[in-house]
Amino acid sequence: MFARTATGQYRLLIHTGSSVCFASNSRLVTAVHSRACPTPGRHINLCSLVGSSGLPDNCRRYRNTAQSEQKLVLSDAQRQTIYALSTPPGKAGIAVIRISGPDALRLWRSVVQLKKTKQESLPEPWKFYRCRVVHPESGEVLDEGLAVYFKGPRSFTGEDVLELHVHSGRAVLSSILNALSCLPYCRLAEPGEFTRRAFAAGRMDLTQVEGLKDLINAETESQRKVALQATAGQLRGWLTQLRTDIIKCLGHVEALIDFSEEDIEEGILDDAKQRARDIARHIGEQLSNFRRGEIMRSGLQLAIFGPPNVGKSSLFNFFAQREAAIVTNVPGTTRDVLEISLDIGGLPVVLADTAGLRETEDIVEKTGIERATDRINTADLSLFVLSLPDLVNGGSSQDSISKNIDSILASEITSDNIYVLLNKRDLLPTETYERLESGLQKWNIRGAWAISLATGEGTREFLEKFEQILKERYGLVDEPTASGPRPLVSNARHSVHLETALRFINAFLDTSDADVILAAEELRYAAQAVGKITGHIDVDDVLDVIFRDFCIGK
Ligand SMILES: Nc1nc2c(ncn2[C@@H]2O[C@H](COP(=O)(O)OP(=O)(O)OP(=O)(O)O)[C@@H](O)[C@H]2O)c(=O)[nH]1
Ligand SMILES: [K+]
Ligand SMILES: [Mg+2]
Repeated sequence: MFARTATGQYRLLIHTGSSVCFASNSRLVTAVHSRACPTPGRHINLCSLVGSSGLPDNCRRYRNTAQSEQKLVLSDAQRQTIYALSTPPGKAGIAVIRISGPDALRLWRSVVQLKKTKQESLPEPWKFYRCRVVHPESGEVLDEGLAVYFKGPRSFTGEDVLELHVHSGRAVLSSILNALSCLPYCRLAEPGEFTRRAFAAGRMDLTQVEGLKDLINAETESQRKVALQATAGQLRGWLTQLRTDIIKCLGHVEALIDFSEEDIEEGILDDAKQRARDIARHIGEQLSNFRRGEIMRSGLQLAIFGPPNVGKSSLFNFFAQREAAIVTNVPGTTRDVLEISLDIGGLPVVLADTAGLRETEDIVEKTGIERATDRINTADLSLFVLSLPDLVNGGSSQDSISKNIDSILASEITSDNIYVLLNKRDLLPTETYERLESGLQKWNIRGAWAISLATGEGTREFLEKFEQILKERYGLVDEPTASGPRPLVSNARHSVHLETALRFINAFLDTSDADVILAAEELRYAAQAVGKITGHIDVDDVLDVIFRDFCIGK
């Protein structure tokens, strides 16, 4: 049967007696194309195409491919004992040199001289020993410190691991690393090689490896939280369960293929479809939280916008705590989009200052306004800055103020993602401000903080409230929030595969009950897509990319 999969590719499903094979052999597919012009979903006789030579070489057996997991095969170099400095080089109290591999204990005997215990006895694992670190050839004492032995497989890499805790100084470290390089059975580790071994030993899956990399690179609280969650295996747990559920569902469908219909209980396909609907719902929930997770991990896009001269660049400088943008009393000062990275309440934020929005014939300003509009449209959140004196606009009666605010706000404040900031409060007479303040309650607008960037009035309250809002919206507070629990998926690589899995599950739900073979195929692809996230499937092509950015010693 010639079938079309959810990704739009054509596949050839070959039904031979009770088992089913699957082929994507291009020669065969081309042959089918040119000879038979098959209709997708219709069975065709392959005997004439395959001939006596049987099925093509790369025509895989169809059953159970989803369950088979890819094992990494390590080369000799990958099995060798490795060592590296695991702390940053430089002057400090302590440096840790990590050693991992089959010859770790042999290395211990060559360079670790215990102070109290007899040299010949092997170290007890997971116990610190006071020791001298000596040169393996000359026996010269290079430093004094502590040594610990982690016995594989209960170690970071799953292999025997040693750690030498020595004094962190340039000469000490280079003498010890040089001494280790004299040993023929070990070599300096590549960047990320310890973690790569942990992955190869099954101590971590890919989501934990990525989490660990994020944890090392985390600069804000939110980045630390999502990274730690991944490192601790929460995502791994969820994905493992998801894949098991898909494979269970597949098992039911395969039972339908293997046994004739009268041997099978009724309703088995309906049951599988019900399970698949639940799976699809779970994936959908995580995907809808993805942007929130991505913000916690990679940063929130926050844009400042508003009419000219209201103090947008002054606000930008207030956040930056330096004169990052030009501020003048000339309307239309800012043209380009300016950006700075901030940490607001633990959340990484990319803040953008934009050109004031107004009708203009000036070509430069016009371009600036186009850029501003693009930025505002793509921002996750924006701060709409207005000038209080402009709102009051000469009139001080409650009516005229209301009318002004209504007309300005009505067109802009349609989205949940806009917060209003009213600036230049210092320019209003106190009684006008008080009248305005009571009126502000009735416009149901988010924010509406009245501040003065010139005098600093109200800025502290604004910052505190805004920080709190960000923390609640993006799950930085520990109790569950209105926006739901902390997102599990925060990495684009993961969301892409989850979307693929969801597409295949939906395709499975859409297949007609008569097409069991095709239905099973969709589920198999869904399981494979999930396996790609954890690294059970198609490991090689992503590994290099993921490990490339690790430092040496990790
Ligand atoms: N009195 C007073 N003046 C302010 C306040 N905030 C900003 N200004 C002044 O308002 C003028 C405009 O400020 P900017 O920060 O350049 O305003 P902007 O919105 O970036 O202006 P454009 O980039 O031209 O759209 C400057 O002269 C500021 O010093 C305030 O709170 N009170
Ligand atoms: K200005
Ligand atoms: Mg400006």
